[in-house]
Amino acid sequence: MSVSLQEPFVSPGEATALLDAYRPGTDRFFGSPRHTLLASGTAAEVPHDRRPLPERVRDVLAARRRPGGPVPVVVGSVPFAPDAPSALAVPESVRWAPPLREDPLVALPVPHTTARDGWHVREVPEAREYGAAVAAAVARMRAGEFAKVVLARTLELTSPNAPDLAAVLRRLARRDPSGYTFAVPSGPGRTLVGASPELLVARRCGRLVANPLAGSAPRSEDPAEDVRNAAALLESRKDLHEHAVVVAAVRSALAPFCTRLEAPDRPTLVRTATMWHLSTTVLGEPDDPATTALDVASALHPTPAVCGTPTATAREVIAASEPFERGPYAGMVGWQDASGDGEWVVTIRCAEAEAGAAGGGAAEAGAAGGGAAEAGAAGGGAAEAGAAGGARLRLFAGAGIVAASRPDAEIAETAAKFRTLLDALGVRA
Ligand SMILES: C=C(O[C@@H]1C=C(C(=O)O)C=C[C@H]1O)C(=O)O
Repeated sequence: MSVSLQEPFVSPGEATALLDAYRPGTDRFFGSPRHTLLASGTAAEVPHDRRPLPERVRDVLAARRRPGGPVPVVVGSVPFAPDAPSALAVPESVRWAPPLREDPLVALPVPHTTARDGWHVREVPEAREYGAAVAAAVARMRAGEFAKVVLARTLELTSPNAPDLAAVLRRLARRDPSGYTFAVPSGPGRTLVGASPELLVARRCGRLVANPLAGSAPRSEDPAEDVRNAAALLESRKDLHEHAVVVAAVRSALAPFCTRLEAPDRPTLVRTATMWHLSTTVLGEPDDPATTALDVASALHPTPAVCGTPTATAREVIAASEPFERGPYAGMVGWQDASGDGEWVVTIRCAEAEAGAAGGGAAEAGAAGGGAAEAGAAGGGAAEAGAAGGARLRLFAGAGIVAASRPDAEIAETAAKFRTLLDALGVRA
């Protein structure tokens, strides 16, 4: 009898080498269940003007195409607000590797190097105020005004010592190697870092894949309780309703692009290190091969997983209820190449870091793009950005609110969602 052994992993360490090589300020990192991507420098930026974003991206990519050269790629983030500028660029150089989840070295731990207790943490809004906003939204939904809204809150972390964002990224990726991990400049002096479980849309091999999540429960260190939480989530009428609203919206946004659309009737579960989620994979066959990942992502965004239903009412409720700007949170982050293939994920479980006054200049050079290539060539000068002047980090977490929601449960859910970043930072609070 012959025994067939599985092919061994061809290059252990290839994906983690890219993770370890990431330098904040100059680089863009994006890890997914399919690929690991590390991009350096900025060859061209996607301009901010009145044309639709997919058109601007298409033009920038077409202009960078060189006969015989590599297929150009755009990498970066798009904010929640429709009129805010995106932070998308064609990098100077791009390195690809197989996914982190297939790299055996991803299991290596990352020691905590940043000061654990050096953070000052401020809730914006305070949990009590967030609960009041949830209660107010619930009252309006019970009166039939709208169906769903996602309300978020933030933690503002300040420290005289800049966080080691490269180490934060490594911890995020190593804790959830099957998810989507990213670190990209999100504006002058700012870096967006996070680990999202939610694929907005990907185009690969001529097919579209979306993976909306909605309906959540916290993980527990007690295995019996963890299983109970997951089982209860699968049966929760409130969460199944919340999930169905998102899947219906994703299906109807995808439908105009597709000849065929497939989605199972009932959600399954996905888990991260901190959360359980209800999940549905939607597959589509685009009728026009010229449809790019970003064409579809732009039509989908914002789904009711981060905004609500109807979208316009939910946007108004969010603007009136949240005492902060969402910035890149609840937008999308990812990449797309000149063929139209790409992966765009929902920007959640993330933080935006801002370098302190003394370190701001270096980070700005990195994020603004113009000087980024130079900083990269000089050996990643911007990697130290913020080290001199301390830093501010804004952590974001939101929860879908429906008529059956309870304020205390939504406070607990957002607190559990903050843990993704707090654990990566080594903050116990
Ligand atoms: C809005 C967030 O997460 C979204 C909301 C979810 C929910 O309400 O159950 C689940 C996953 C995400 O689609 C967030 O993490 O900030």
